[in-house]
Amino acid sequence: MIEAEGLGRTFKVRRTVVHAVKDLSFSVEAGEFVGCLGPNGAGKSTTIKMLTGILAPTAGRIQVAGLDPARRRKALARRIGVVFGQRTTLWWDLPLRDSFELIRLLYKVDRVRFAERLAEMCAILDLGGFLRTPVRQLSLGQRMRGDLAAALLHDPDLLVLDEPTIGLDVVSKAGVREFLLRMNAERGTTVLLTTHDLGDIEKLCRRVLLIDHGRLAFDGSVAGLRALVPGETSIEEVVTRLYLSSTPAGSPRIRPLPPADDRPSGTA
Ligand SMILES: Nc1ncnc2c1ncn2[C@@H]1O[C@H](COP(=O)(O)OP(=O)(O)OP(=O)(O)O)[C@@H](O)[C@H]1O
Repeated sequence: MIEAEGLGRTFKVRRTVVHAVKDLSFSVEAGEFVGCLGPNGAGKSTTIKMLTGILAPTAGRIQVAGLDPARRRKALARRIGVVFGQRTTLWWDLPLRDSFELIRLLYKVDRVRFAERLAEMCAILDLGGFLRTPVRQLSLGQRMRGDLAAALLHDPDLLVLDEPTIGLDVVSKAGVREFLLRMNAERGTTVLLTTHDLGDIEKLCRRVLLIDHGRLAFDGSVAGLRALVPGETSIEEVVTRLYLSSTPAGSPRIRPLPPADDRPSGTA
């Protein structure tokens, strides 16, 4: 479903070049549920933007559903759904239902299929009570449910989520997580998400990609991630220690640490 090889992206900021993503290679098979972790500024959103065709890579190559995202944005849009937790793709002043109808027209979804899909989304995400409410009047949790439905109305093969649970209360978070698990299990939708919420990682992801300074620092299971910091059982503590061990760009990246007992005091 996703093939990234030597992927890189630089930005020119005045006279300096920022390497947001550097020589990143990974692949994701159809049906996987993959979480992408990394400290602030690690390059996660830039990676997502390259996956979805919003940004073109400056090095390497990427294929999503067999397409080059930056060159085949329109064709790719039919195959993927995207949710940015910090932004909405819905029309701010329109009732939620009208946003969905616009999406139907944009994606040219057949009316009957659309009605079935919308009914299914309304039932699972409990949208019925606010379909006629303008998006600007929705709570964050309601808006996120609307965004998730909007991303899935055209029944994409791949769902890409950038911090989908940011700002949600525990109950809303649980609802979103349950929904994502259901889409993955029942429909076989491949899911790739970035998050700073380790609950998302533990409860959802069978596989974790850890990005550090734009590079892949770890690719494996949550158990494998824990094993990078021997002796630590809390995932928060494991990830904190890994982030603290991250060194400035150009030096060795996040790496396995010795057991806590062997570490000199004061060492992260
Ligand atoms: N449009 C841009 N212009 C210049 N620099 C950028 C741009 N977008 C991202 N960057 C830089 O690229 C690096 C990676 O940013 P990115 O947003 O991908 O990180 P992130 O892992 O998503 O971070 P966070 O967890 O804080 O959202 C950062 O140093 C950032 O400042």
